[in-house]
Amino acid sequence: MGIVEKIKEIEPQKNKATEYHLGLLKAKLARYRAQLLEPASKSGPTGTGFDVQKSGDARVALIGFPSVGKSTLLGKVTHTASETAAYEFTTLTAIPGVIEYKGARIQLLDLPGIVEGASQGRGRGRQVVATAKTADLILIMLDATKSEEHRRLLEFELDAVGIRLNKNKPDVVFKRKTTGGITFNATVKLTKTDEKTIRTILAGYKLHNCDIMIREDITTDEFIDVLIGTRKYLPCLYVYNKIDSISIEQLDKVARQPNSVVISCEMDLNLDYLIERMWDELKLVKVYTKKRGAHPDLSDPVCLRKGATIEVHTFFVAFLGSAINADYFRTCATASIAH
Ligand SMILES: Nc1nc2c(ncn2[C@@H]2O[C@H](COP(=O)(O)OP(=O)(O)OP(=O)(O)O)[C@@H](O)[C@H]2O)c(=O)[nH]1
Ligand SMILES: [K+]
Ligand SMILES: [Mg+2]
Repeated sequence: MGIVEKIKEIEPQKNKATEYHLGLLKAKLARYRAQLLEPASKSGPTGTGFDVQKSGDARVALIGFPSVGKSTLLGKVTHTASETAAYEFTTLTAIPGVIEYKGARIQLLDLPGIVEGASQGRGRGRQVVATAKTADLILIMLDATKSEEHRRLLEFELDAVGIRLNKNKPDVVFKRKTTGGITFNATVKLTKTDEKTIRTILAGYKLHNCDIMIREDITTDEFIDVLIGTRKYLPCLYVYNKIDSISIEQLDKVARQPNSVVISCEMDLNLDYLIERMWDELKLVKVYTKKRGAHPDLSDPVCLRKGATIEVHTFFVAFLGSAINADYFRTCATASIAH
């Protein structure tokens, strides 16, 4: 039986299951989905993304249904042109452009439109969602004149490839060991899952020796995420385009949703604000470098993600106010930022 069939067999069982049994089914499902996304050993669609070199200080991926205006946006905010047209699937590959803002170079990736089932390997969808995983920020682009359902469908497709939007990594310490059995600890009361469920899931994954310390009231799904370990926790903005074609009442409604930005590419509405919000979400900070005895070079800042740790070699310990070369600093910083 193929993996897709196995998943189809489990899905209906989920409705009838008890909370405990449900946890086990979910663990099984997560395992099958993970297998589905592994690159196929034979021919067939692979789980890898488009081969576009990362460049600049951060990467932003445009994800959306066909014809929502992704390529139009790229053309408006970067110097790169990507073909736009009124028909669906105009864009067939990844097209990178660069947004220059406050001294940062942000790579914006225009991608083909995706449809429902993208994560299951339909069309180019799988390649698109795999590319989304390589981004530092996701823009879910929506057509403001179309159904609200699209937002949930896109979230579902990204979730299926292990992308968690606007969520923090669960506060769980999980350490594999070779002997010693399972040590289970929770520092908070667990109301959405329990030790028995977790132990059974561990057995399902043949994990008989590990340390677990749970420091947050997590769900069973979040625990599975920790076990699988390859989840990506990414910020996301929901960009509603074509607001030139909706009523003020509709506009008011979409603009009030969390993490939403409303724009019109055609009428150049709110595009500067969108870039400002992208900058905020990316948490970029500028670092100015200076040479001994000279004023800092304000024209050439190094951009870093907030929270990035910089390994400053002992050689550079006194770098504040001492001689430092911007390019060297950039190399050190880039090498030590964990994505
Ligand atoms: N009314 C209106 N139309 C727009 C706006 N932005 C883009 N369009 C139109 O929407 C259509 C699709 O635009 P594209 O940029 O090709 O859309 P896309 O999302 O890249 O589409 P695919 O590459 O096929 O996935 C074109 O006819 C655009 O002119 C807008 O702000 N308002
Ligand atoms: K199009
Ligand atoms: Mg396009």
